[in-house]
Amino acid sequence: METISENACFGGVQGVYSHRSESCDCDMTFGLFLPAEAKDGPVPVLWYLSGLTCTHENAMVKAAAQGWAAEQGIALIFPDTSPRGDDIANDEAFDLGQGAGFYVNATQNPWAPHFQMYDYITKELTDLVFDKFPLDVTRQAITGHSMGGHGALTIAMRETGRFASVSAFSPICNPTDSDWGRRQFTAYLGFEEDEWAEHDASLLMAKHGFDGPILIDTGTKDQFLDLLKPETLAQAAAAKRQEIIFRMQPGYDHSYFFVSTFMEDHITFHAEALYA
Ligand SMILES: N[C@@H](CCC(=O)N[C@@H](CS)C(=O)NCC(=O)O)C(=O)O
Repeated sequence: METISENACFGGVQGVYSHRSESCDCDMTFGLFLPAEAKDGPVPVLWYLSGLTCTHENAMVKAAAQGWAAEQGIALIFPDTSPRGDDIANDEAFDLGQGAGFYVNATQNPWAPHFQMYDYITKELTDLVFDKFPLDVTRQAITGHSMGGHGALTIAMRETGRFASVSAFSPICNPTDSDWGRRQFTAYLGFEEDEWAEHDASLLMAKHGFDGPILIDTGTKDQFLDLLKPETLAQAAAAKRQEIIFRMQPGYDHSYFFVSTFMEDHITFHAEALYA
């Protein structure tokens, strides 16, 4: 692992690190915020999964998360959204290929050799950060934005018992029935739609639900509402009688101005679960 940068931030440290990833077969970069409390021992962790076109950097500089995380003594992990490199498959569209890994393990060529983002996040990066930094493996929560909200919800529901809480900002809620999903799942996973269900938050909600609290915020002026389908997840959660706070925020769009506005609520929500 190589340290790219470390900057003092809200009494803690905002670092950027790169490492060779076996699952993605390329170098990967991630951001990690450690609060001051990490000097004295392991701290709880909030994973933040980013959306389409993002690197590790977007949320790190635009989500206004570090100050609230410092107040709660929580670390933040900002992974990248895909493998990257000139010799790695890509697509001209912004919503497929590099910057758009959709948090799945691709089985189809040309994506399969590198696009293994589910394993990268849930196994490889997990092992690395808990090995190298003072993080408490027993206290983890997860959040994300848009494609990253889809990643947070699906990973939380599949990795049973790992996360105390999950939240999402404008998540893609029903990708198997959306143009933000069907095209990408066909490319990464193939035409067998049964394989897609394990990566659809609404279908996972109907099947498993989540054993813990969920918080979801989406803006009423989100320009991608028809692709996100929050109503499908809301219906599935109601049918499951899932513990959930589901909010449509009047006037807000899809941008980081929206994400940063509600970041305090999300970090406070996760802190309650992590310190329960
Ligand atoms: N505006 C983008 C659409 C993609 C988009 O809005 N991406 C969101 C996540 S789905 C994002 O976080 N963009 C990066 C940023 O705002 O910093 C485009 O058309 O290329």
